[in-house]
Amino acid sequence: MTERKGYAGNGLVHVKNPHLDSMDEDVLYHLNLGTKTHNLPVMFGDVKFVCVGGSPNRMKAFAQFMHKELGLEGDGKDLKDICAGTDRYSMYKAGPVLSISHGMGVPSISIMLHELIKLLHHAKCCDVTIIRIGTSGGLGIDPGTVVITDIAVDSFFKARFEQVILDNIVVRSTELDKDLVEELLNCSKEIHYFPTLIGHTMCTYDFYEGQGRLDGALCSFSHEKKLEYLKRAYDAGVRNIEMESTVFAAICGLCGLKAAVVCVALLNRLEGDQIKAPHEVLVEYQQRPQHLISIFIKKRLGLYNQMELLDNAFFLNN
Ligand SMILES: O=P(O)(O)O[C@@H]1C[C@H](O)[C@@H](CO)O1
Ligand SMILES: O=c1cc[nH]c(=O)[nH]1
Repeated sequence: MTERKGYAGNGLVHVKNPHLDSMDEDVLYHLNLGTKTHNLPVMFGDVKFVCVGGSPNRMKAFAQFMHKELGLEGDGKDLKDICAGTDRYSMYKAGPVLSISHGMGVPSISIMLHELIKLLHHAKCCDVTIIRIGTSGGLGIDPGTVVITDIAVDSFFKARFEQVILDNIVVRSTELDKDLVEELLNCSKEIHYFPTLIGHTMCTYDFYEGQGRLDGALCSFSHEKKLEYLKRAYDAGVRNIEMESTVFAAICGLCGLKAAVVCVALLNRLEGDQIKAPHEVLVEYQQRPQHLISIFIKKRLGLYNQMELLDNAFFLNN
């Protein structure tokens, strides 16, 4: 069975679950939020941009950075973790920007997305764009390159996500918003200190064997087999590998959210498996998608101008 996406056309986030209407309360357990305990429309009704990424610290840093970039009042350093009552995920809000961690891998981001999308629905959010800002292993590209995903593919290079529901496999489309991809590529032209390109992103269920690494605790294939597989992936258009893009594209697409995936490559997987760049270099790489998305958000809000070129130089030096 294949499921197709469909936008409601009214900009609202739509949940596709008839059971929700008959529940008198919805507890978003892993976010430590709920419809009876929190006034979700007041807390989140103005959200227009949701950025997600694996690491809680990265998502806190991004919220603080956006707080400063949007010129919001007060010290962004004081931003509170809205999900502080749970240690599953972290969530920060800077004006219309919500920044949330999702942990590693498909099951972790999937749980977060179910609860996040219900939150946006209960809060009556409208015209929300959601972007995953992550790290990845590059394929045939220099470390530090930022990849904007045009198609999220599985380990067989197919644009699909297979969800097991009861004892059925439901195949979901992993199509992403094409206009958003172009808009992001245009924004990247404002940044000159790292390359950005569009490519397919392969999503795997594991970091080691699943990504063809030779350095896990288990490995049953040769160096030659690994390279043959990765080169086939490259020839199929894959430019980076990570662990969340297919389910992210599938769930967001079904719920009417315009979604994008923007990940920096930490290494070139055709040259090795271990991530050996120094800590400071990896921290700076992780800021690259954040920088690109800050330009995108400011442009969307009409807050971006030529003076930003100076700010970009400042960002680079700090
Ligand atoms: O957003 P992050 O940097 O967590 O994305 C990738 C995919 C996995 O979650 C993790 C593996 O190191 O990094
Ligand atoms: O190689 C890599 C690096 C980061 N994240 C991944 O999933 N793979």
